[in-house]
Amino acid sequence: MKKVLITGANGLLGQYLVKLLLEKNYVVIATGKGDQRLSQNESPLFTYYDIDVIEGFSLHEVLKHETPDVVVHAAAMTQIDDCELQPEQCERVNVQGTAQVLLDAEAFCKHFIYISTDFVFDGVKGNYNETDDCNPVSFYGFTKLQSESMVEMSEMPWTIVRTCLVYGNVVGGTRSNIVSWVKNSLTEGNKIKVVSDQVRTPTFVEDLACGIELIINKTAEGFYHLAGKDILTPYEMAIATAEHFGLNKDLIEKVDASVFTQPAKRPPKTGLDITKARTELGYEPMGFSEALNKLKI
Ligand SMILES: NC(=O)C1=CN([C@@H]2O[C@H](COP(=O)(O)OP(=O)(O)OC[C@H]3O[C@@H](n4cnc5c(N)ncnc54)[C@H](OP(=O)(O)O)[C@@H]3O)[C@@H](O)[C@H]2O)C=CC1
Ligand SMILES: Cc1cn([C@H]2C[C@H](O)[C@@H](COP(=O)(O)OP(=O)(O)O[C@H]3O[C@@H](C)C(=O)[C@@H](O)[C@H]3O)O2)c(=O)[nH]c1=O
Repeated sequence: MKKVLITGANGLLGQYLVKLLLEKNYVVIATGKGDQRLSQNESPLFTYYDIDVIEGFSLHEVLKHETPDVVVHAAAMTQIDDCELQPEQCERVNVQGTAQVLLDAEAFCKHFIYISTDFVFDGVKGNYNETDDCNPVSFYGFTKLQSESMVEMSEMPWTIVRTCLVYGNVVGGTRSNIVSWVKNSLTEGNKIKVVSDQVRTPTFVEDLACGIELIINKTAEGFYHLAGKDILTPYEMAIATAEHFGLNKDLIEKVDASVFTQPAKRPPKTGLDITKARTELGYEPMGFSEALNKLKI
């Protein structure tokens, strides 16, 4: 089986990708910043290294020692508002970090997979496919696009995966997501304001991990959009989450951008067209309601 090194393995995607790859008998080299927070650490196929991607030397040494077949670069600064407010740190992690990981991957591995975002688009057209023009409206989106450009210029086999509003069970200290945030807020009886003028194709983290495994397995190169199949507003997601968990929908206030502001601008209407992934990879994600059934009650 292929040996896969993952950066950002302590994150939401990282944890589920590690789990899936181990279930499929890949050899997994998980890397993350600080101590590992994964629950699969007993497997003989699993190794963990504490690696900060902006400290190039340790990653270089690990890649040289492990020579994995594939590197999945998922580590990033992902809090969009923090990226806007701390642009230098965001640039260090999201751009310089990617440059470092890519450079080392070019020397020691055969296939580089970069995890990118719908936020490379401006959110005017919506339902974006892999060849649509990019025009980010946030600093985070700008750094992810800069990294995409570096990866595209690489002479090694590469894949750029764009995904959108990832959700799933919060495990091992991963960041909150739309479903966990709505569920926890309503469970605690807190009122929330949720926008109805943004459009997304929310992505169940287990579907995303499956799509990436297909790419690894088939050595599929180029751009792929891996997202959910339903086009929803955050307000619709919140209502569906409340109904699914039997929580009080009256705590959810429908708002728009004139009421709900965040430090970083969000693209209003994204959503990713997954036709290419369906056709070429056999990627078939769950619907939002179906995925809610797989979440912890
Ligand atoms: N979540 C989403 O909705 C979407 C995510 N993406 C992309 O998917 C990828 C995975 O994101 P996701 O798992 O959801 O987000 P998380 O924030 O859960 O995971 C990102 C991980 O990167 C780690 N990290 C941050 N800085 C460094 C660093 N300097 N060195 C090493 N690791 C670092 C974080 O560590 P720590 O946990 O210790 O902070 C975290 O574990 C990212 O590239 C993101 O841009 C794309 C579209 C949507
Ligand atoms: C906190 C909050 C969010 N929302 C909405 C806005 C947004 O569409 C959705 C999720 O909000 P967040 O601020 O958590 O997520 P946000 O930072 O917008 O999510 C992004 O994360 C990065 C990593 C990506 O790459 C993108 O694909 C995207 O999913 O919920 C509200 O309506 N009210 C609120 O109080």
